[in-house]
Amino acid sequence: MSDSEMTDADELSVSSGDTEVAAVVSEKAKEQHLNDMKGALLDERPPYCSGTIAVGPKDLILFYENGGHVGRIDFANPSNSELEKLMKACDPATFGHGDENVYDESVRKAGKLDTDKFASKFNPFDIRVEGSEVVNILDAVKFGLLWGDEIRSELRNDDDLSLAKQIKAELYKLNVYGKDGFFKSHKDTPRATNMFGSLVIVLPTPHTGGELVFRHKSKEWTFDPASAISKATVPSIVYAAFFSDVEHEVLPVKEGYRVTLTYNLYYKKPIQERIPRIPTEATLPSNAELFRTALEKSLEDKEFLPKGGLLGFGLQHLYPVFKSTWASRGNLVHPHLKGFDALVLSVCREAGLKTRIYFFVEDAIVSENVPDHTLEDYFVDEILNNFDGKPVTEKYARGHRVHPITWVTKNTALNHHLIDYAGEDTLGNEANIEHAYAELVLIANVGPAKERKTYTDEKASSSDDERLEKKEKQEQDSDEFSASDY
Ligand SMILES: O=C(O)CCC(=O)C(=O)O
Ligand SMILES: [Fe+2]
Repeated sequence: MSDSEMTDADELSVSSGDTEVAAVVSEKAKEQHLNDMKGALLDERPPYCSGTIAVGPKDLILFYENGGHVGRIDFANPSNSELEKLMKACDPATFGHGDENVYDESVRKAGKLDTDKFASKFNPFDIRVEGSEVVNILDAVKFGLLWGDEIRSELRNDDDLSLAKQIKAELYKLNVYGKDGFFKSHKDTPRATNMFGSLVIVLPTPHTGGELVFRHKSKEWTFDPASAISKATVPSIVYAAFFSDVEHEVLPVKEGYRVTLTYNLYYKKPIQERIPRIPTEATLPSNAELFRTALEKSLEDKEFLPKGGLLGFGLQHLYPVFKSTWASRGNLVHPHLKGFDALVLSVCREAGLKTRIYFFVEDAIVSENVPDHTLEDYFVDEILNNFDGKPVTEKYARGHRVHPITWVTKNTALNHHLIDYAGEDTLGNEANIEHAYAELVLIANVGPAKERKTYTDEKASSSDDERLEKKEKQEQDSDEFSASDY
């Protein structure tokens, strides 16, 4: 791609009457395409999934350390005094605030036990009830939360979930909320770059209140585990899994004890298996179809970014990044995208666009040479290094050239506030000094109109196998724009 083609990709020339009219038409067409794409990404599904699962009697027995003795409680039928004892054995539940753990009953009123203080046979990956199939809650999480991967998962067989993106859960805490116990709105502290979510298991103690409220991108959802527990006719647990950058709150418990086990959810390294492709169009989420159609239409329209250009998507979720100097580099976030973000990536890749994820900062990019450079500035630098990437502002600059970005969706927060995500404003569950959340953007490189191969062309000219091979090749290539593109 030559210099001139990129620099003024979507700027309008108004030098003569004719071009002025053409420019207005093309600007209108562009707006329409951008609105269609944006519209497809609006109808957000809840950023959590939940359910009630019957468990075997042994799954509900819990042992815990109680002042040098071993306490035992059977959650199939716990008495009030047993629950009271458990509550008394708990430590006050702290939360992360900046790099510190803080106890403050105006933010969180609950007791907790760390994993070295209790033991239970309950295993969310292997729930066995006589006469029923083994249940793995992680399968439900893949369906319920990782739906954005569906297009990417054309490389898998939908019937075999074990071949989809691999995830794992690590037990984190046992929490006990008595009457008036609660946990104010917070995001869960990122503990690793591959951590994407949190899983809460609510044990079947009769209680009321303690609803989980989720908030994301100005929408709100309420889930009431207590009511789900009261409706269960056999001993059951209730689970909720959510992306951990999503704000969540535990409302005050009105009666009884609310006992939860929390797990952190991580992606495992993706497996590199070649899996036969089956047609999945009918099973795609409707937004994926809408977005795919809108993107295809815009790429087919010769008036849309006629000379090519950069399409920008503000990612809807936050992603954990390292914040320490000694952290290893090349910490690419591509395989970790969540929900709509994963969907945008899949569709862009499918359309043959090269993509790259950038760290979004406003105008002031900090350099290590700045003499009075603050912790915040330093942090920004570190993240840029760890992403091995470039910051983007309104425009993408490389060397002395500046490429405009055509934003489909825009980020609302900027990374010079990044440190806040680590806890100055937002509370997490226990501090983590190594990771923080970053606001990222995905930039897709759209070639000039005359060189664009439309999806329809491709569908007509390639067999499934050819498409699969192309897609695999593209997956390898597309994490980065090649240097020659600029
Ligand atoms: O107990 C719950 O339902 C959620 C607890 C929570 O949000 C946390 O520990 O971070
Ligand atoms: Fe939490």
